[in-house]
Amino acid sequence: MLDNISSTKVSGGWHKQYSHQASSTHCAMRFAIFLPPDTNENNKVPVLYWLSGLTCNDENFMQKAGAFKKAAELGIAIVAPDTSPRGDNVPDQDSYDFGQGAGFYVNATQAPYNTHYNMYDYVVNELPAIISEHFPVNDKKAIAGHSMGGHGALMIALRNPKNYVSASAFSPIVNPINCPWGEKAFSHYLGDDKNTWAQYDSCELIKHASSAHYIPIRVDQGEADNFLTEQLKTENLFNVASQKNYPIEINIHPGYDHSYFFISSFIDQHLQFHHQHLSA
Ligand SMILES: N[C@@H](CCC(=O)N[C@@H](CS)C(=O)NCC(=O)O)C(=O)O
Repeated sequence: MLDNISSTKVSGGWHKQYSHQASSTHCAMRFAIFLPPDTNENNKVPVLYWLSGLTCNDENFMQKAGAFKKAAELGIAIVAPDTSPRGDNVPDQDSYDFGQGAGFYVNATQAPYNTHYNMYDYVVNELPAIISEHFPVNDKKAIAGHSMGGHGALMIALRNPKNYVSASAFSPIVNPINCPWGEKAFSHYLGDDKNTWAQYDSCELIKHASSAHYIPIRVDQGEADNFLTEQLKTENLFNVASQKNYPIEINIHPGYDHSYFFISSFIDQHLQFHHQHLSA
């Protein structure tokens, strides 16, 4: 059952928020959906899933990215889940980069996180099933995200290339097994065995990808992003993609930082990129 929290008309379509009891994360989860104008059973639309970054919930992208006009024009629904399980019973830590608001889109294997922190299953399986049951969408899906959500979008698309026609990311954490944010999150959620970490690392997944399952990927990165050198490591993605001839377009933008100002500057291009594949 879905509880409707809000419905707001925007760009001729609707922005709506919902809450529901999730079986993968064993807690109430909130998500937001944008439905473009004239979406109905006779006019089903494709869906772009958007995964947000550290500290975010379903609202940051919807309020700050400025995506609605273009998505309305192109006829694309956008679904933005929360970034972690939440609630009083959900284990947390007093830090912005771990725990609630920082689920890293993995299935945790370690206590006390393994009951609730199953964002991989939630995003890959549970949420798409809910969206197709309750909304007039077709079976075409693309996935995008920012920072931790950029890691989520690339990693999920690389592991499930048949589910998504295309993937894109702003400022993604491309090699979480080799950066402080990823090392902290993966050691708590997944334990010490680094072999299990690799299945959630985009660079590692590309290293082992078979060209029969390549999908088109676009990445945009601000050169003035404070997290670029220590956390994001776009260069590692460039190197591994070049070695494997993986079809990734990487655009570096002088002057732009890590914020939603950057995302809002290039979101139209990402929507256009996905539209090309969603409507093929
Ligand atoms: N200094 C930031 C670090 C976290 C951060 O930059 N979060 C990014 C994603 S990694 C974000 O989207 N923040 C929320 C926003 O800008 O709306 C904070 O504490 O919020």
